[in-house]
Amino acid sequence: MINFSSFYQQISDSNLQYWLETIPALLGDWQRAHKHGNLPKWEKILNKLNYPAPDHLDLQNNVTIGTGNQLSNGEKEKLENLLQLLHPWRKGPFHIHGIHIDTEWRSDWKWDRVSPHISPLKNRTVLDVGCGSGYHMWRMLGAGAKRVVGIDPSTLFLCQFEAIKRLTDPDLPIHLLPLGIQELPPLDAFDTVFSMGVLYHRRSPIDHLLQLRDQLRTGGELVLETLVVDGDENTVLVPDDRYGKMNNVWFLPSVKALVKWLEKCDFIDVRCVDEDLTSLAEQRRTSWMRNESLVDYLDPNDITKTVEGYPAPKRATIIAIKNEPNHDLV
Ligand SMILES: Nc1ncnc2c1ncn2[C@@H]1O[C@H](C[S@+](CC[C@H]([NH3+])C(=O)[O-])CC(=O)[O-])[C@@H](O)[C@H]1O
Repeated sequence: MINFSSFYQQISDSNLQYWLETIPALLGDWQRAHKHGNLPKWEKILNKLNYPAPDHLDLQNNVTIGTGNQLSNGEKEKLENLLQLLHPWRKGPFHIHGIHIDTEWRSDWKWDRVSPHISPLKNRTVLDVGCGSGYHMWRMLGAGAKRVVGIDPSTLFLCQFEAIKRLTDPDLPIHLLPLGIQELPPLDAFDTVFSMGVLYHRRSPIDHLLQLRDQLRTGGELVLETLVVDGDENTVLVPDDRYGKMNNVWFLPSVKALVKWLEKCDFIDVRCVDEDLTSLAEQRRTSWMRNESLVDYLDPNDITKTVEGYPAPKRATIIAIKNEPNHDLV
């Protein structure tokens, strides 16, 4: 069973230690709820990932684990087959012992757009909300973060993350907790909090911003990346039903509206550092993600629109600073 004891041990003398009062009970509930279903099957795969410590690790330029020289061709084939059993792989790419996990998303492109604008992560304690399988968490560690915690409710993403961690070094200060942001007690402790690709999945976007703020220390930095639409500070798209075939999209604000929301939540130095239309090269079907992808979500006669007729996905990255200690905004 995936257990979180090394996380508890590692944070016990850090400023995250207050979580020990609440998180173990939440994760205990999670473990009980997932005793059946897919988790036991995926854990069997994880238990087969017994490989030597890698002879090479690059987390700075990409995520590369091992040169590929440590395993025979047969061993590589076996490892590739095991990793394929954790299909679909959405966020990456990962290079593991010479195996290229060509994921649906070129998440490295997002990192290249975001990372030049943020405060250096060296020695910072970082939270990645909605971290998926953890691709950006590895890059955050590669950028020198002291500790990286990711949260994401998806059990498959947790198992993919655990697979990569077992093939790297299980003692590294990087942890994924299968929780939603709304479950986290306020901590007032992280130096940087990332929320990338999550805001539009939340039914209450202002509460999401406040929950992110609650995790930051005063003066800490929020890195918010989300889908936006063109328009003024009062423009927000609320799709009638689906957006790009997704049934869990609620609010797509303009950049100006988002800046206003952040300022209303008492963030300061709010600035948009990047806007980008998602290209068909960034999100696509591959042999590691064989389901529908962006091309199937867009109007085949006009790729500037989704199949529902809404503007095609455009993403913005906004950076903001927490101004004051936690307090309730009334
Ligand atoms: N309440 C919640 N709390 C935390 N996570 C959640 C919640 N609801 C959904 N998620 C998770 O948020 C992630 C959104 S993907 C972004 C991945 C990465 N950040 C990326 O930027 O590539 C969207 C995208 O592809 O853009 C999924 O992994 C959900 O399980």
